[in-house]
Amino acid sequence: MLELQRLTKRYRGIPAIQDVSFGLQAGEIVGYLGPNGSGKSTTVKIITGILQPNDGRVLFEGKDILEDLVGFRAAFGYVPEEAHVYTYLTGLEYLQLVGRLRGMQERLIELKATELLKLLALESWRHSPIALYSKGMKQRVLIAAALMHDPKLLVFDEPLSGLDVVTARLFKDLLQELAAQGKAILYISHVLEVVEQICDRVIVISRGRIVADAAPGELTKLMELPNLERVFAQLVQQQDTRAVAREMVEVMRVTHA
Ligand SMILES: Nc1ncnc2c1ncn2[C@@H]1O[C@H](COP(=O)(O)OP(=O)(O)OP(=O)(O)O)[C@@H](O)[C@H]1O
Repeated sequence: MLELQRLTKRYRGIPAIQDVSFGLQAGEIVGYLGPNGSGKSTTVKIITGILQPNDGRVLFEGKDILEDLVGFRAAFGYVPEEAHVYTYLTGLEYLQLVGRLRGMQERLIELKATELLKLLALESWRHSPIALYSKGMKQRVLIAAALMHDPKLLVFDEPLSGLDVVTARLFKDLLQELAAQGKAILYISHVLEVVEQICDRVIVISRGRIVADAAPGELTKLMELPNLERVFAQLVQQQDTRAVAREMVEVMRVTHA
């Protein structure tokens, strides 16, 4: 459904991502992992059409997304990591705005917004300004907003941040249900246990390059490691966190310069 072909993006000559290629099929949940600064957001910004690559292209159902960005966005739902929502709007008004921007019929907007807010336990808050919502409640509004127009492709950026245990479980079940309905899902997260549980495939990016693309089970077997966390640490050669933590505490405890 979605095909990234040899994407390269440079900021002032410095590559943020290089030669990034992967595909996403209908019904698939694919985890996109990488340490801070590895190029995940850059990749997502290119997929959303906000940013243009220096090289390479993104195909949706065989067509370059830049040829028909409006058509592509109609089939695309995105839940961003940070909630840049209009906080003076109420939850219901925000969903109405999103629905109108998507060109949906008023009656359909009303029905879907009301039902989704109810299912996400926000019914009693629907007439309150989003400014009063907690982080998790804002996150739930964003999830509802991404589902309103029944997109074929969904990108979730760190979706569990701020969600309580029950909502996080609901969200995981929702992802599986969406995949079962044939949606293609790209799931960006640092929570490796969750990625291991729900993703069919995991793509690891390090310093702008893809270093792995396989099922979580295959990765752990191939690298003879017990879990995805160890695979990830090995692939991206992360620092010795214990040693750094010890040094930080030592610096903290210095009393004389
Ligand atoms: N607008 C920009 N101008 C210059 N450099 C940038 C810009 N945006 C990102 N970069 C650089 O590109 C690289 C990739 O950044 P990106 O934000 O894509 O990483 P990320 O994997 O999303 O990180 P994080 O997990 O911290 O969100 C980093 O080295 C970053 O400093």
